Amino acid sequence: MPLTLYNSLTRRESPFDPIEPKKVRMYCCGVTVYDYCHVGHARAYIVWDMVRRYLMWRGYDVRYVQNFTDIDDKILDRARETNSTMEAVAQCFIDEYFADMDKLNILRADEYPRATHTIDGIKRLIHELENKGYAYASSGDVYYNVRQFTDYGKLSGRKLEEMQAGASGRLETAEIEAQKKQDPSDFALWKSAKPGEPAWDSSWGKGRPGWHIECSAMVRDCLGETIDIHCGGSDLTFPHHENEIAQSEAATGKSLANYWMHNAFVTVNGKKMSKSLHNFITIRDLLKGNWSGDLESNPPAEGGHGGTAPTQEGSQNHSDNAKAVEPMAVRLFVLMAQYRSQIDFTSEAIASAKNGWQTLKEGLLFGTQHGSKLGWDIEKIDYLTEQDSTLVQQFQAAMDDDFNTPGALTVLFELAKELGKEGNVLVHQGKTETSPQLLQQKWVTLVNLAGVLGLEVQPEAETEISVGGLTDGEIEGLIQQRKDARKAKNFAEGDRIRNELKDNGVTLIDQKDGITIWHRG
Ligand SMILES: Nc1ncnc2c1ncn2[C@@H]1O[C@H](COP(=O)(O)OP(=O)(O)OP(=O)(O)O)[C@@H](O)[C@H]1O
Ligand SMILES: [Zn+2]
Repeated sequence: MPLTLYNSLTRRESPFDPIEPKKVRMYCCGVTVYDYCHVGHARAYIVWDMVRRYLMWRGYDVRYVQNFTDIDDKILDRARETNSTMEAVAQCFIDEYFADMDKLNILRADEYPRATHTIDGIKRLIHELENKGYAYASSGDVYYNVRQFTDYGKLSGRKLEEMQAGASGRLETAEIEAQKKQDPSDFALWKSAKPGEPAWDSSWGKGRPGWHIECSAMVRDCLGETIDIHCGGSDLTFPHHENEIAQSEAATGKSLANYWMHNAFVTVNGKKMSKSLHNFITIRDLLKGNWSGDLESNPPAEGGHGGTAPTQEGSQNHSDNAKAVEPMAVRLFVLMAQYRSQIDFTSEAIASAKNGWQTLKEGLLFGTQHGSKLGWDIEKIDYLTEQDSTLVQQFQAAMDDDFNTPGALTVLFELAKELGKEGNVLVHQGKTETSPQLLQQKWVTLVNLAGVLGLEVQPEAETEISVGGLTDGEIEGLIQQRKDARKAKNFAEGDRIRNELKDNGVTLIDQKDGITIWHRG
């Protein structure tokens, strides 16, 4: 069965057919670096990392490029507020981006072009557009003439007549700019220098590039004129991606990308999690437990909004270990939904992801915890061949269906639960119900398929926290206390302990022989 994916351009699912066999050229719009990343950003980059990893697992040689927008009014504002420079603010938040995304096990891109490093390519492209009649200079600015590009609106489905004045970009609301445009829908390719702002020489005078042109230039410089997949959040469809298409396709006469893919939002009470709405939580605050489930009525402290100085280390609030979330639980929170479905950020959704990760983690650790007792030689396992092919096919069928990660996770949970149960039986009864050989095959399958989704057990030191569930020893201790309480006919205490374990995602099974076995989930 071929891999099929939803193409925003055609508005339907179609088989994936790359330009060059077994090669994929993929471009993802990156962050504007003026603040810490929030959970919405985490979703976007976890989703594209999952797509990239899956394509690699399917045998494609993927070249993945993601930019940093390092010149923008928001960065300049932040530099002014903090008495810093645009370069320093951008570099600071590029470093912080990597710190957060590395924790979430997001593979580094093959290339990270930056707007300020692409000025020559940007100017070249604008000149081409000018020569071809798609761009015009106006008092030091250069604008794209959208009426010249007959396909304008093909991605977003918007008709030019319906577009509002000023809808051409996030920065062009100033009336003075509107007066320089021939049509309200035209958008800036180049903006004349403002006093005190960074500027580059050009034939139109000193100035800086608009936002949309940077991606067109970077795609071309790094990947070529037509690429396989162009992706980003759904808010980028219009105007950003529509404008990228207009710029690139007018210049080259070729399609910019064959497949356009967009991730849905993380929302809070149905609204996009975003800095401007102050309903966000930074990735680092989530990991540290410095967050409230009710962001609408109880927004994070000022520090949680990304800090007032570029050097500030996230929120100043105290961390709450019980609320701390392991990075892999954040990944699971994202992957438990298909990438085109909205995810509402709630304490319940996070709790469910934490529980889910405990179950998966226990399954993933089965081999190292119990393998030698079962006579496995972990060093000699052939991870490629010793898999359960039926389950691998089930996983692949789900993923081939437009990256249906919830479907793929069902396979992982089935395996992890079984391994978790068998691990308990082994601890309590000294042997397992399933043969060690079959268990090895199941474990290898789980480790491999979880790895395709980037779900890996990380060393404790890298996870910020030592909680996220009770350890096996703590669980055994509580079970013993419950046993003692019940022996002393203190059944209320026995029930309390059972409930405490349940709240921590641990289920007890009292067997007829008086032995209590347990499993997570
Ligand atoms: N709440 C969200 N859910 C999913 N993706 C998001 C969310 N917020 C931002 N993104 C995506 O993250 C990527 C980088 O976003 P960008 O740096 O432009 O931030 P932004 O959308 O302006 O965020 P904010 O509105 O919080 O400032 C884009 O692809 C964007 O669509
Ligand atoms: Zn872009």
